[in-house]
This record gives sequence, C-alpha cells and structure tokens, in this order.
Amino acid sequence: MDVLHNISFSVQKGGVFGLLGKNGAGKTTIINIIMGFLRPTAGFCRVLGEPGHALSPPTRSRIGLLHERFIQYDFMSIAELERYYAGFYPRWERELFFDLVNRLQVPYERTLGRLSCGQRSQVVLGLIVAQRPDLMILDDYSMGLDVGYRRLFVEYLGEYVQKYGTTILITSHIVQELDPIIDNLIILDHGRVCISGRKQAFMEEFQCFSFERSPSAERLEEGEMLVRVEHVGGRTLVHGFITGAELAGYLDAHGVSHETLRRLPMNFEDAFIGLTGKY
Ligand SMILES: Nc1ncnc2c1ncn2[C@@H]1O[C@H](COP(=O)(O)OP(=O)(O)OP(=O)(O)O)[C@@H](O)[C@H]1O
Repeated sequence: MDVLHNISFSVQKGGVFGLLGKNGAGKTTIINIIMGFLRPTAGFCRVLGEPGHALSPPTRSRIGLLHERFIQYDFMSIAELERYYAGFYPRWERELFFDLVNRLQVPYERTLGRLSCGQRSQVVLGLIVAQRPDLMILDDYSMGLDVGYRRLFVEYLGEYVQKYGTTILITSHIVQELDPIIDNLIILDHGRVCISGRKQAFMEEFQCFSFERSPSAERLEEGEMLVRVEHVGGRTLVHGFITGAELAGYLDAHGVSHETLRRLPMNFEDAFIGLTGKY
C-alpha cells in the first residue's frame, strides 16, 4: 500500500519550509524520497537539480541532513567528531560547530556515547550547521532538547538563513515553536496534502468560529466548507476556510441559529490542530 498519495510541492531557495503532520502522516517518508533512500512508486523528485534517487556525491555534500536524530560514532569524542566531519565538507566552519557545542559546557574529550540524549542532539545539530549546506533538512530536530535550547535553536536558524541564504526543510511536532521562522508549509494528513503554500495565507484564510450549541447545530456535517465541527460544552466550534459572513449565510441556509457567532483567535498550533484534528 502506498504511504503517500499525489504529493506535489516545491521548496523555494532561501527560506524555511515546514513539513508538518501528525505521527505517521508521511514526513519521514518524503525526506527518505528526497535523499534517495526510498524511490517513489510513481512520479519524480528533483533535489538541487538532480533526481533524488541518483544524487551525485558533490550534490549530496550540499545537503545537511538530520535524519530522525541519527546518532552514529558513539565511540568518538566531540573533538574527534569535529575533525572527522570537517574532512568531508568543503565549506566546513568549525567556529559554527563550537559556537553551538560550547553552550553544552562539557569537555571536548567526552565521547558521544557518554552524553545525555539532548546533549547528543545538540552536538549533531552543530555538525549540521558547520557544513554550511545549501539545503538543510531537519527531521524532528526537537527530540530530547530542553525548552530553552529549542527556543535558542529556532532563533539561531532564523539568523542562519538570513546570513547564509540556506534553504531549510524542517519537521517538528512542536508546531508553535516553528511559527516565527516558517515561510511556507505543507501539512500532510495520512499521506495526502491538506495544505500547501505560504503560512501567512493559511493563517489568514483558515478561521475558527464559535456559537451556541443547538440541536440543529449538532446536525451540521463536516465537508469542504466546514473542515471541522465540534461540540464542546454549550458551544459549537467550526473550523474552515470561510469568513464570518459566509458561515452566517451557511448556517442560515441550514436553519442553524447563530446570534452568538464569534470568531476565535488562533495561534499556529491551534490552526494546525483545527485542520488536522486532535485525533
Ligand atoms: N519501513 C516501512 N515499511 C512500511 N511502512 C512504513 C515504513 N516506515 C514507515 N511506514 C509507514 O508509513 C507511514 C508514514 O510514516 P512516516 O515515518 O513517513 O511518518 P512521519 O510523518 O514521519 O511520522 P512521525 O511524526 O511519527 O515520525 C506510516 O503509516 C508508517 O507506519
């Protein structure tokens, strides 16, 4: 059975592209296709001008990949890792590695295997930013990282993109934290695209409304217009790509009273959950 269906998107150069979706939505599968670890059963994937399944070594070296926090070389110390990686990447900047890693305040002689989970993640992120890749792919970068470091890293990425013009493809389940840096996004649901485009447009067009619950409101059905209908306590909540006036017209047409209709403000995470559902 195919994991992805009719996926089509392009990532523009320079900027942060969010690849979002619930567990099992297909994010890692897309990254595996981009990197050529999996070959799509239909269609094609082009990365930096080359087919994903046949990336040449020079092109591959332009991609900095954090792949489900792969940790290898547990036996190497922080200093040895830095020297080892430096040999593979022509644009390696050791200052960028140590700038991040120094915040750990652990001796460079300590091996990766003797670091905590979050500390290892911090070292791996240092190894990626020091590559100065043209394309940085960060799959679930936030696993194991404490809240302060996550905030620091998102701010760091924002500045990194400004300075180096790097293109970043990022996935995370801590959706709200990505809000300040994502320009474009794709939201997947069960291997299908629900949303693709500019994040700002999504936030402007996707709305949440509330009105008093009634028997007629309970008969409203979800569909293209009303993406999600929920009844919470005495209120009915509706999410959709719809304005207040359009919703009022729709409710009138369906005999649902809406004197108390009001729009509820949403942050990025609210909108993501409103679109994809709690479960
Ligand atoms: N090796 C595999 N063989 C068969 N199916 C797989 C394999 N790996 C993943 N899947 C299935 O493919 C679907 C997408 O998985 P994928 O790992 O791409 O999701 P994801 O969006 O990265 O999820 P998560 O947020 O949980 O990491 C899931 O239904 C998963 O069960």
